[in-house]
Amino acid sequence: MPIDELVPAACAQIPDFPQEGILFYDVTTLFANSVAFKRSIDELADRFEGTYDIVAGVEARGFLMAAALAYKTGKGVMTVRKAGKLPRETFQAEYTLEYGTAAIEIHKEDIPAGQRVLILDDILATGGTVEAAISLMEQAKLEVAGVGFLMELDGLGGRSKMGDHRVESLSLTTE
Ligand SMILES: O=P(O)(O)OC[C@H]1O[C@H](OP(=O)(O)OP(=O)(O)O)[C@H](O)[C@@H]1O
Ligand SMILES: Nc1ncnc2[nH]cnc12
Repeated sequence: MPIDELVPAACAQIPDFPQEGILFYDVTTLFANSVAFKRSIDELADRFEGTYDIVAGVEARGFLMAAALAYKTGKGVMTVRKAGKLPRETFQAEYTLEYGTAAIEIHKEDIPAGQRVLILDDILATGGTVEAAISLMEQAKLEVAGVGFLMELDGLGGRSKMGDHRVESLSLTTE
């Protein structure tokens, strides 16, 4: 099965979660599926081969993807965390989601300026989360090598918030 069909087929779809009107794509079923998980990580590794020095995962689901890809390609992982979790000085960016508002953070000065960062998250919806993650990388003077997703929800305008950055989504799904 092609990857753009495998990814949505491997995700459970839950109507009206976490609130009415949202069709929630649950990637935990994809992560638990050894074939779909491996094919997804291998595909992202192929698409971004040779373009980055470190992989950033956005809490929480992006962590699993970033760890797997970084391990496969011999890179380190940067954790982009929800606000209030990191113990040292941070850069912070706020954003709005399909279902609420939030803020994310990275530690200051952990990664040398100029490193090329590949940002991974499971879903591109409104784009607010990864737009904020990109702003964190800019605050830290890191270069965004690209952004990678398992799924892009079409019609929510997320891609327009990615600026000129390279965006790779393994599948495109209509909400
Ligand atoms: O493109 P956006 O509209 O910003 O939405 C996408 C984000 O929403 C989900 O995370 P969520 O904030 O639900 O957190 P979780 O991964 O910790 O469950 C998803 O994992 C993405 O990070
Ligand atoms: N519809 C959706 N399903 C899963 N995660 C999401 N994050 C934002 N929108 C989402």
